[in-house]
Amino acid sequence: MTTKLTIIRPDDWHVHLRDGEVLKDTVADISRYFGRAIVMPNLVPPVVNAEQASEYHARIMAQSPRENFQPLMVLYLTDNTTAEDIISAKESGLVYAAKLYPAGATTNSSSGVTDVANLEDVFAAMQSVGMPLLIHGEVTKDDIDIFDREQVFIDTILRPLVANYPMLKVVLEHITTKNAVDFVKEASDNVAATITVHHLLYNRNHMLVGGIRPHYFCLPVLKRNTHQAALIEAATSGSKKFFLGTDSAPHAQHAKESACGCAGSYTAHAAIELYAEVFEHENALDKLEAFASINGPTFYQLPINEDKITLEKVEWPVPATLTFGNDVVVPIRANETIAWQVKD
Ligand SMILES: NC(=O)N[C@@H](CC(=O)O)C(=O)O
Ligand SMILES: [Zn+2]
Ligand SMILES: [Zn+2]
Repeated sequence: MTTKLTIIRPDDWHVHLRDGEVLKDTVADISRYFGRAIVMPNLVPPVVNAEQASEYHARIMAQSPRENFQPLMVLYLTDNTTAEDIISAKESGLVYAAKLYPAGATTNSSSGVTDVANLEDVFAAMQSVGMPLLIHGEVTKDDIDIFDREQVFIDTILRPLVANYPMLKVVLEHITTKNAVDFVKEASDNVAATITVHHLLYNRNHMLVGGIRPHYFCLPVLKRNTHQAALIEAATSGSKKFFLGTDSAPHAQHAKESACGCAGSYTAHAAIELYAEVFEHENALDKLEAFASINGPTFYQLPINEDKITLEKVEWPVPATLTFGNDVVVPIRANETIAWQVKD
């Protein structure tokens, strides 16, 4: 039995650090062992240009306990984003991608894009400067069932988009269905996907059987176990098209445990340790390094980290809550244990 695992330092290709007084807590967790993190721009108001990205970058670095932690900034696309916004973001050297939130699809997406047809110049500019397009892939129409929204997005929006911009690098974020796995596998090498650890560990029964568990509620929502199995197969397959993106998305305990609870699960306190559990369960610990540390930078055409981290099979307890600014957040595995731990 493997009890110790050394891998190249991993990166998180999708995380929400939020802003203000909670930054010290989210940045401490994400920088504990991750080298870099793609930082989602869905603040209120969102990060829509290079100047705002640079200011947000400075606020994050001011809280980073590790000087060599590198936040990779992302622009939030709106109906008003221009090709010039993309070009100056690229020139800033701090912005590594732009994010498409269909308006209304998820937390803080009200300024998102109402119709991708409005962004033809923007996608063309991204394609020509080599800036990846990151996508929250769900349609928002009232008559589309929430469990079908990813699949309908792929068929109606994503397939034509990828066909129209064949050289555009596209990351379908936090995929949740076998349909998404199959789409990404069959697409060109310019199309990849991130997979969260909660979508690998859980399916909708975990959220709904025996009582509703709001800390498992995130978007896209957990699907049935056959989809979970397809995600596990993809993540542990060694395919370079799939890589680690936690989508760690904290909301204060009171905002989750509510009659109308927010979407988002917090995993930044223990992400690589939780992924290690999944890979060990699949007998695929030898594939964890590619998923966590190699496939992401390769897709983004960035260097692979030079140093390493070591995980040990040491069980540790997760507290009931963690400090979240002046509030608390309930992390995934609260009051339970985790089997692996990163050694300092
Ligand atoms: N995943 C979520 O359920 N929530 C994210 C937004 C997102 O990534 O869609 C958040 O910002 O809270
Ligand atoms: Zn999302
Ligand atoms: Zn997210």
